[in-house]
Amino acid sequence: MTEQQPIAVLGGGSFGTAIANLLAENGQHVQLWMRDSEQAEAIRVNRENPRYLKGVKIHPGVEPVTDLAASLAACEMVFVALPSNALRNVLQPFVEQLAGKLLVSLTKGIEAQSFKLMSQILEDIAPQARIGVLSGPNLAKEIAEHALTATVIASEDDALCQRVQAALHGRTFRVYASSDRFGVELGGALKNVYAIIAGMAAALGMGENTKSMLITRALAEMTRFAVKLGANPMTFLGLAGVGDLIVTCSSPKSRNYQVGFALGEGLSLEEAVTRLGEVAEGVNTLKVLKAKAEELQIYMPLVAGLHAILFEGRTLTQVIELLMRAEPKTDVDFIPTSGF
Ligand SMILES: NC(=O)C1=CN([C@@H]2O[C@H](COP(=O)(O)OP(=O)(O)OC[C@H]3O[C@@H](n4cnc5c(N)ncnc54)[C@H](OP(=O)(O)O)[C@@H]3O)[C@@H](O)[C@H]2O)C=CC1
Ligand SMILES: O=C(CO)COP(=O)(O)O
Repeated sequence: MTEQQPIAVLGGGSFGTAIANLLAENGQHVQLWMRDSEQAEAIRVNRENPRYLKGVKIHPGVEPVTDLAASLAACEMVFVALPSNALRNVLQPFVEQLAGKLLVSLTKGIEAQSFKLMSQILEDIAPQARIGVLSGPNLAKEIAEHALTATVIASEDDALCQRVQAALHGRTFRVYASSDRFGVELGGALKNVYAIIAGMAAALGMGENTKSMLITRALAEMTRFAVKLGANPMTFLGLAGVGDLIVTCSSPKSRNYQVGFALGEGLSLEEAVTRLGEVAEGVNTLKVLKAKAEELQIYMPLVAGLHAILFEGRTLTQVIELLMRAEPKTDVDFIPTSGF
């Protein structure tokens, strides 16, 4: 079923553009909002977004736009693919227009001062809106190239999940539903930190055993954290948990992995982020996660180790030594045996 009204996608970066294309391929008219009018005009004329998705043709059903108020007035369903540090400021002025809309966050980050996830910010700004989160192992470039892909739409609002499934589900893109919005969203935000570590390990030529240990212990850490905050640990066994962790920790296409790889090659954090020139949410997430883990006294040695390297002047060798010498632990100690 195609939506009668256009659908808005906010953010003309790699993920917004990839999702806009999918929606248009499914017969939807999409308004892809971006702040840069030159970029919008170039996409309109050339049907390509070379800065963020080089070589990918933009579907004729995608209309690049720059008037956010007009788009919000025209569209009931709105996908938000803005960086986490921009989302609140971009949407705050449109409180009234957002009432009653279906707002779906695609953004995988945590707000610095408040520790709020993006859908919680959407709730703050637009308490009258219907809110969901889309997350999963979803590298934008692969989606745009029609690699077979699955994702999760998570919301307490079943009807919203069904609307999003109807709009996005397609020949190369499967959309699963979940009612655990918090767990799905937390999984997407947390895994970015571990992708930085995985990229570093790859640059240092570490072996497959190391890679597997890192991913598995990362899953333990993020699940332990999420359970403490009240999420359902089972969500972390799904696409938005371990699924996204695997892809982001394994793929040189992940920007967080690329930042880690550059650090492993000896670049400073600033050099690594500048070389990337795109969003790597894991850097900011690391800072807020380390503080929160300390506040709640949650054991997160990988987060503490990466933080020590990036912000406390420790060397990688020192941190690896500390991690490997730490007191032995029980393997699966992060899923409570009752209560879920
Ligand atoms: N890329 C991916 O594979 C995936 C990304 N995500 C998530 O999606 C979110 C967006 O990432 P992605 O599309 O990849 O990012 P990109 O780096 O590819 O693009 C960022 C986009 O956001 C725009 N932007 C930045 N700041 C502002 C602002 N203050 N106001 C308006 N627009 C702004 C940029 O515009 P400009 O060019 O004008 O600076 C650009 O269009 C992130 O949270 C990411 O984790 C989720 C799944 C997959
Ligand atoms: O979230 C992603 C894949 O699911 C994209 O990861 P990066 O932001 O590291 O590219």
